[in-house]
Order: sequence, then structure tokens, then C-alpha cells
Amino acid sequence: MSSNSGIQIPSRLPLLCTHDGVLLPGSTMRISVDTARNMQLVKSRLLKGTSLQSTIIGFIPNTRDPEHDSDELPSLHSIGTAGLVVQVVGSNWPKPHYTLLITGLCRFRVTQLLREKPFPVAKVEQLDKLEQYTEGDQADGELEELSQRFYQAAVQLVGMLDMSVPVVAKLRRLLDSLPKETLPDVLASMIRTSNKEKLQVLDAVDLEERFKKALPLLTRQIEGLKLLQKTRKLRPDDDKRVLAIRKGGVFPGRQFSLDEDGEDEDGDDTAMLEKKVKAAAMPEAALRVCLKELKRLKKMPQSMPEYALTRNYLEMMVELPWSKSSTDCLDIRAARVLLDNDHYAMEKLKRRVLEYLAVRQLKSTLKGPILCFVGPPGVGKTSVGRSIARTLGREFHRIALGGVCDQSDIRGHRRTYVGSMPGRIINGLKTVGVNNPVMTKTNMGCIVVLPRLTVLDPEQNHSFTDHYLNVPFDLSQVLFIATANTMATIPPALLDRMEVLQVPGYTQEEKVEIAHRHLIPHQLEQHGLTPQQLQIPQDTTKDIISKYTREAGVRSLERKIGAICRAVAVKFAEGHKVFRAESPTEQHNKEEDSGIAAPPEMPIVIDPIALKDILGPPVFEMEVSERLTLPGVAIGLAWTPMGGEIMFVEASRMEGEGQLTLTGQLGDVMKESAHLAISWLRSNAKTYLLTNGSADPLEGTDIHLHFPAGAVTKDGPSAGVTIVTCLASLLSGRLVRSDVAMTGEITLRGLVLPVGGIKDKVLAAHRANLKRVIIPKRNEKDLEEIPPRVRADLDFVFASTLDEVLNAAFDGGFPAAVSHPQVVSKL
Ligand SMILES: Nc1ncnc2c1ncn2[C@@H]1O[C@H](COP(=O)(O)OP(=O)(O)OP(=O)(O)O)[C@@H](O)[C@H]1O
Repeated sequence: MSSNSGIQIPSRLPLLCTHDGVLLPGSTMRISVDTARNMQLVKSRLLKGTSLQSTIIGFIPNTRDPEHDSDELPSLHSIGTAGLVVQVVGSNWPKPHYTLLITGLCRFRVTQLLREKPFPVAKVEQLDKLEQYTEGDQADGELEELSQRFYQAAVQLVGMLDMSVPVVAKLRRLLDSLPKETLPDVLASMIRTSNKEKLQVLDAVDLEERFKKALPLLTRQIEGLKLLQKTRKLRPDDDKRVLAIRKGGVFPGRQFSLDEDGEDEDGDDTAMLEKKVKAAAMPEAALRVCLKELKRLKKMPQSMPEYALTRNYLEMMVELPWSKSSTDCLDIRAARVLLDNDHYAMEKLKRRVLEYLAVRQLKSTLKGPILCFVGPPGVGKTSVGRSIARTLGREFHRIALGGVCDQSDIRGHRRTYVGSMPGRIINGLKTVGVNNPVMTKTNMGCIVVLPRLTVLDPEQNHSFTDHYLNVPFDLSQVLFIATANTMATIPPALLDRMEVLQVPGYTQEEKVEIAHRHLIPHQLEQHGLTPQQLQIPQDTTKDIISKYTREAGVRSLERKIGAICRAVAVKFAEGHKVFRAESPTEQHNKEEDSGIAAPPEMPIVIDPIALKDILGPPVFEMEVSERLTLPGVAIGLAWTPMGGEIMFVEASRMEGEGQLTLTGQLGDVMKESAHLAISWLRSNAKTYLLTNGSADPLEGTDIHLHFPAGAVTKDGPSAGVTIVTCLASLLSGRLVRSDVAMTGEITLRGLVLPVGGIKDKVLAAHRANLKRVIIPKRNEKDLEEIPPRVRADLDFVFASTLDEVLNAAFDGGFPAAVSHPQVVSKL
């Protein structure tokens, strides 16, 4: 029935004493507090409390809170309103204070003041109660009549207001849905009433009296409105007059001078714009264009669509930072510390960035190549860009070109088009307000269609012309950093203008460090939690990495940590009940525990059980060894723009005519690898005793080769060795070792050629807990990039021939019947 009747307020309430307003039940008000006791209440109750109950406070009106803590508390107004604090905003200007947004729930009476310091707390008796209304309804005819009259008056009042205003329409609907008993409070807080009148309504505990107090206020408001409407009707042509003036003003050459403040706004506006144009310190060419446009604008009637276009253009022009730049404050030593503080690992990248910055410091006019960071998503490319901006003391802007394959997105649309806009670069400059920010451009691959690449050419940057501006803008001060996931999609002409820095994926250990140094503290802060409230042990982080994410970077790891923080934040908001998992052994203790709130200083520790509770069952289970229980399966290593991955190759044979079927969305190069592999095995079948009695192992058999994850397109020559191993296993009936992965291109003669992406591939093998990795001999030098700890965990086999590959891939080797002639690679 009543909205506030169901509320049960605590029997002890902290009191907020104020002289600046009266909170009535059912209304919301903003109140600023700055006295000692009130500030204490906010600090130690509202900001520290974690339960819903702690956000309920007693609002005592008409009582001035003493300025100082030591001053005596004056006698309290006996009736107050229990209020729910929905928002607290703190500020130090002009002096420390908090602004509270508080919603009134119900009246209470102070029965006993329990303490005065640091803020008053009192025993209270709740006044507005459900029974009171229901009983009143049945018993009292007069009350019924009063409430009806009040309702009618309220309807009349709302009827006089403009229903097209959404708030009025909402109030009209509310009138019917709210219980009638609450109307005096709600309306008294909405209409024009003094604090004294509101206080009288508040003090009217008896419902009948409350109606009697509020009704005259309502009637007064209605009468006031009636009077206002009458005076408006007396001067009906007022509006028209205003209209006439406005219309007249747009005719060129005619000036109106009005005594009142309704001056000719448009004339004023253009004059203002002119002033701004002159103050914008633009280069000669741009200034000339602006002045010409201004001249046109002055002559143009405002109703012309072009008026708005020209105005927008001019406003854009004056807002651009033509000659506004921030001063660089580069200190290489500080930069090193900052880069190290912001990012763990990525030593090579950091070293190159520092070199770049050092050269800039020595020669500020440096027109070096644009840096381009290439690596899987979430490895910190953009975030290094942000750190560079910080070290230089520059603004940072990120242009994400995801999905953008249109040059107008970068260069803007010509102004002749409706809805034309400047491109992303100019827009970015307008946002940052200086002409020398650090800009990162994500996903460079998409600029394939840019016919002219001036943006990325340092030599041509000084005269970048956006189609919308149509005058050159000097971008030579902007420090561009490009980022991309793969180099494959960047046009060679673009690549040629950039210095590419590879950012490989992270090892599990690196991820754990990054999580504990950066991601967890960052997420805790984002969710308003402290390390005293939530702790994630290293083992849990390892579990999150291996069981819930499979990525080269750390983005989804960060998301998972965020999910944990959210779950814990909910627990704290609910009052921090003991957060335990429901393992069967603990189940019986649950009832005893459930009522006890853990002491607030106890952190929530995320153990494996809690982890499973929050993130659900593990998403990735290592299934490597399970899948290698039959002959004809081998593990390869693939490189994708998302980092390295392990890849299974499966083969099966059936009766047929020696045909090879390939499935799994393979590209041409990969299909050719498969054919090469078959040919090599056929030609060496005798050597390895794969003949099965006949001369050709494929006689009377069809072979099917499949690369699982069939929906993903795969290509490249690096699966060659894996296909050979897989087929050798199928034809020999022997199992491939379940802890070995391999990569390498093959030739028809059985040589193993080098491939790319070794670091990412090796990291993928390490992530998958494999022990042995077979890589081409000529890739041995790439191992330098791999962290020593990962190198120590793995057993590397460097193969230059397929014979070596097979020997390493099978337990006990893969002996040839006759000794295999050693072929030396001259490639
Ligand atoms: N080495 C690191 N140390 C600390 N934090 C890191 C590190 N690497 C990545 N991060 C964090 O990972 C998150 C994602 O990084 P970022 O957005 O820079 O990725 P990105 O490489 O630009 O990805 P994309 O290619 O998808 O744009 C950021 O919050 C970043 O701070």
C-alpha cells in the first residue's frame, strides 16, 4: 500500500543535523555538509560502511550543527526523517565539504541521545507505519474526505502545468499510483514552500493534521498559478513580438537595437566568432579562408542550411590547436623508470623506445621513421604509447581504425556533403587541444585503401590536408605510433615508411608478474577495493591463466580479474558474509557460518574453490595427451595474429585408390605441404619400412588429413614437418610422443627449412605443458628471444632433415632400414 510503510529503519540512527533544509519522506534532496560532526558521520559511517543499513541516517532539521567538534550540541529537533544516502560527493573547494544526495524514507522521533561524538547517534522510534494508515482508513471518514480533497487539488495543480514536459506527465501518473497518505509529503516538497512550512508538515505526525497543514500550501500554489496565467492572457501578443524581432534580425543590413537584454544575438555571435578567428593564431592560408567564410556568413540568412554548415566549419577552425603545443619535458632517466614502472618485461621494445626518445632529445627536429608496434592483442602496444606520451609530458590520443577501411574516416568528408565531418586525426587534435600529442593508430592493416600515405610520411606531414578543413594542417609535431596485430595486412609501401618493432606474447611467468604488479592493483582500484579486502594468490593467477584464458597478451586475464573484483565488491556491498566455497566437507558448517559476518579487516582470499565459484568451471583443460592415444596424430605449432598456438594434425586411412583428402580450411601453401609430405614418405617408404608389403604405402588406401578447428582458415608452409610426422605415425602404426610439438617447412628432398614466429610458437608449446620442441636448425638463433626460464623447461631439437625430425618425434627414434644419406642444406 504505502511506499514507505514496508520500511523498517534501524532502532539506532546516526544523526545529521542541519539548518539548511527539510527532508520529507518520499522526496530527494541534495545537501552540503561541512561541519565537524556531519563530516565525521560521512567519513566514518557512509564512506566506510559496506551494508545497505549503514547508508540510512537520521536527518534532523532545524538544528544547527556546531562548527567545531568541541562545541556543545544544541537541543535536537525531536522529529526527523530517516533518509537513504544514495550518493556522496566530496570536494575541497572552497573548503572541505561533502554533498549528499539523500532520499527521505519515513519520520522518526528521537527517544534518547546515545552519544554526541564524533557524531550524534540516537535511539529512535519509527513513526510512519503501515498499520497507522490502514487503521486510519477504516476508522476515519474525515481523513478519507481530506485525502480526497487533497488529491483533487493535486490533480488540479498538475492539470495547470504543461503536460508535454516529461516530469509533469510523470507526476500526473504518480498521483494515481502513490498511496494518498504520502501525497502531503511528496507535494509539499515539490511546490514552492518555505523551510518553516515544510517543517510544519514534517512535525505533523498525525495524518489528519498533516493533510490540514499541506492543503493550504497546495491551494496557495494553485491560486498563484491562476494569477500568472491571467496576466499572461492579458498580453497575448508578447510572444509574437519576440518572434517579429527575431525574424527581422536576420535580414542583412538591418540592425535592431533593443534596450532590454534581447540584443541582436546573431550579430553578436558573428562578431564573437570573428574575434575567435583572429585569436586562433592560424597560419596565413587558413586565416584567409576563415575570413572569407565569415564574410559569407554575415551576408547569409540564418534560415539557409548553409548558414549552420559554415558556422560549424568556422567553429571547428577556431577550436583547432593551430599553434598551441605543450612543452616537452624529456628526461631519459625518468623515462626509463616510468617505462619500467608501467610495464613489466618487453625489454627489447622498451630499449628501442628509449633510444628513440634519446635521439629526440638530442635533435628535437628529428624526422625519424614512424614507430610501428606489431604483436598479438593485449600485449601492451597501446599502453606503451600512452607511457611515451607521459614521459614526454604530452597529450595522448588513440585512433582506433578497427574496421575502418575508408579514407574519408582519416581525412574527413568534403564540406559539400551533408553531415560532413573532419577525419579522425583532426578530430583527435581538437579533442586534445594541442598540436603535438602522441597519437597511436591501432589496426594499421586497415589503411590498405589509403591512396596517398602522407599521414605516415614524416616528410609530408607538415602539409596534411583534411578534406573537411580544405587547408593544410601541420602535423609534423605529432608523434605517431602505429600498432598492428600482423604485418601481413600492412601494405609494403606503408611498412617501408615505418620502423617495425615486434612485441611477442608473454610467458606464463611474465603474465603472473604483470598480473600482480599491474593488473590486480589496477582492477582493485577500479572497483574501489583495497588489498586488505581482496587477495589473489599467485597460484590462483596461474590457474586463471592456464584454465580460463588462452591468449598471448593479458587482456582477457585482466577481464577475469575484473570479474573477480566485481564478485567480491558485491560481497562487500552485501555486508561481507564469509565467502567460502560449498565443498561437501564444509557444507555442514555452512548454517553456523552463514549468519556470522566476518570481521571487516579479514581479506577475501581467492582460493581454487572460490575461483571456480566466481568464474565457473575451467574453460580450457589441457587435453593434449588424451588426443595422442592413436597413431596418426601429431602436434604442430602455428602462428596467428593472436599469438602462437598448438595445432593438432590428424590422419586416417581407409581402403581406396591412393587419394589424399584434406580438410580444415587450408590455404594453397598448406595443401602443397601436404602433397610434399606424402610424396616424400612414398619415396622413402622402403627406407622406413612403411610399405606394408607392397611397394607403395598408398596402394589400395585413401588418406584423409584433417586440421581441427575447421572453421579457422590455415595457411603457410610451417606445418610441413608435422604432416610428415603424422603420416609416418599413421603408416607405421606407432604413436607420436605426446609431449612433443614441431614446426618447420619441408622440401621434396627431406630438408627442413626455417620458419617465422618461433618465439610465439615456443611460448604456445610451453603454455600447453609440452616438453620437447622440434624446430628447424636454422631457427636456432631465434631462441635468444625466449626467456631463459622457458628455455630451461623445454628440450629443443634442431632439425635440418626430416630424418632428424622423425627420430625426435617418436619414442626410441624412427630407425631407417638402411642408413639414410645425409643431405646438407645449401639453401
Ligand atoms: N607488460 C605489461 N605490463 C603491464 N601491463 C600490461 C603489459 N602488457 C599489457 N598490459 C596491460 O594490458 C592491457 C591491454 O594492453 P593494450 O591495450 O596496450 O594492448 P594492445 O597491444 O594495444 O592491444 P590491441 O592490439 O588489441 O590494441 C592494458 O591494460 C595494459 O596496461
